[in-house]
Amino acid sequence: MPVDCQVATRGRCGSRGGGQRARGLGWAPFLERARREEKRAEGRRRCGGPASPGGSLSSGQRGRPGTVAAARMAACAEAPELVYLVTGGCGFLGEHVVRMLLEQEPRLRELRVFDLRLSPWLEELKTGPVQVTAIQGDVTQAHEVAAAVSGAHVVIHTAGVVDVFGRVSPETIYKVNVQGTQNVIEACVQMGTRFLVHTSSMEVVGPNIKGQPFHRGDEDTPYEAVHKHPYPQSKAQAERLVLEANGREVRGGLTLVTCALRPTGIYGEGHQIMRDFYRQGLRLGGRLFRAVPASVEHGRVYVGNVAWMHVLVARELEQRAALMGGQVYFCYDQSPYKSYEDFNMEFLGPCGLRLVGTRPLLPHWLLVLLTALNTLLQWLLRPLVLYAPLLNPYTLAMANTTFTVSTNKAQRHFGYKPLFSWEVSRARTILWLQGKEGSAQ
Ligand SMILES: NC(=O)C1=CN([C@@H]2O[C@H](COP(=O)(O)OP(=O)(O)OC[C@H]3O[C@@H](n4cnc5c(N)ncnc54)[C@H](O)[C@@H]3O)[C@@H](O)[C@H]2O)C=CC1
Ligand SMILES: C[C@@H](CO)CCC[C@@H](C)[C@H]1CC[C@H]2[C@@H]3[C@H](O)CC4=CC(=O)CC[C@]4(C)[C@H]3CC[C@]12C
Repeated sequence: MPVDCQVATRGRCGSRGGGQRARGLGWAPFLERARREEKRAEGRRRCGGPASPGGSLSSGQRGRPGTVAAARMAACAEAPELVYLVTGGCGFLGEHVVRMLLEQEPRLRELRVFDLRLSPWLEELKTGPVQVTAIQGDVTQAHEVAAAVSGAHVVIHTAGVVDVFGRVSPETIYKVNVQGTQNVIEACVQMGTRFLVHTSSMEVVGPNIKGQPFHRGDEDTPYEAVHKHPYPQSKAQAERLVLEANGREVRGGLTLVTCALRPTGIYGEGHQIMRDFYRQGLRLGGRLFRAVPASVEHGRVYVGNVAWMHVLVARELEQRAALMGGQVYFCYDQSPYKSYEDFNMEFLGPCGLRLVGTRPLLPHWLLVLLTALNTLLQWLLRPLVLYAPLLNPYTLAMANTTFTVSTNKAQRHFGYKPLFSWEVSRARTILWLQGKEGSAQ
């Protein structure tokens, strides 16, 4: 069980993991094949080639997928004109959105990356054809947000505090996630920016405090969404603000078009919690111990596909404003439905770790007791040190409650298909964990 202390640092860039190689089971040829497949896909994804395997229906060519490549070529030939702003652009998801935009949005002239902490990898992006502007700023400061939004055509708002471990105070979570989102909305209105894509979360729906399962649900599945924890509460409030803002008049007299994307648990290159589990497994001699039943399914989605959905939504929002404005979309792909721990083993296994036990090794009541102990310790130690273990009453409840999504709303509304297959998503994540990926993520 992960009951050790999780250090509250980010360390996203340049990690080289534990460097263990894939053991047995013929993983090397598989990874090599996946790497080749990915290289080919990379080539196709570049401007002028059809986005494989999903592809999007580019503006003006909707409903005629056969002409997508030609449309991309045409878009590339035109002078790029659009200014995008990505808040939280240096975060785990934000970095993927930024890189995906540079790869996949041929109409991009300037990309503004706004974050509390700017990452060094931004420098290397500044040498490309698109103007990349790094803006160090705080979403809780309305004037900083307004300055960054001024002149932008589209805002992708991913910035937020992601904390279910008690590292950050509820006040700060509220200030950043709710007040920060309100500032982004007001800045769009004041500055005449019409298109706002907001990163919400599955957590605005559930799991709820009753621990009721959400099994293969979609955006219309009835579910009692009741939260007590500051993170889901703040995300739910922020999402509501964004959806209510749809249709507001912006400066210049046109209307604001907003929508919200709800990723399930995101994984992929840069996923800090996955790396924490990996390091913990290494410390425990290559083993992790099962704590939740294998039958509890948890929705997961690859970060590259979540980023791709953001890019597609942003691209399609203008042409399909009537359909997409004010809508929510779960983020999904072909990642398998599994328990949180079994899913992690898809990556940690090839890195040499083993999950011990086919059933939870400790009885549930003992785990509940441990979470209570962790909560007490966190409180007692707070004046001295930040004790923020992965296991607390909330995370145990999350891990123990089925929450899976099955929907095609994003495909129906804006032609989304996952850009990365499950095999490629898995291979990329494994390579990153093993420290073999060249990227700084
Ligand atoms: N990680 C996950 O599994 C999921 C994340 N999400 C949402 O996706 C978004 C991104 O999450 P991650 O990339 O995982 O988190 P992250 O912590 O890696 O990225 C968030 C970014 O926002 C920035 N930020 C925080 N406070 C800020 C402020 N006051 N002003 C400006 N920037 C600020 C951080 O510096 C960071 O770069 C969040 O809105 C989160 O709620 C939704 C579903 C699942
Ligand atoms: C009981 C432990 C035994 O190994 C496992 C504990 C796992 C937890 C740390 C995770 C289980 C579910 C995760 C959350 C879920 O994926 C949904 C999320 C959505 C978000 O918007 C942010 C991240 C998270 C809250 C995610 C955080 C980690 C878990 C609680």
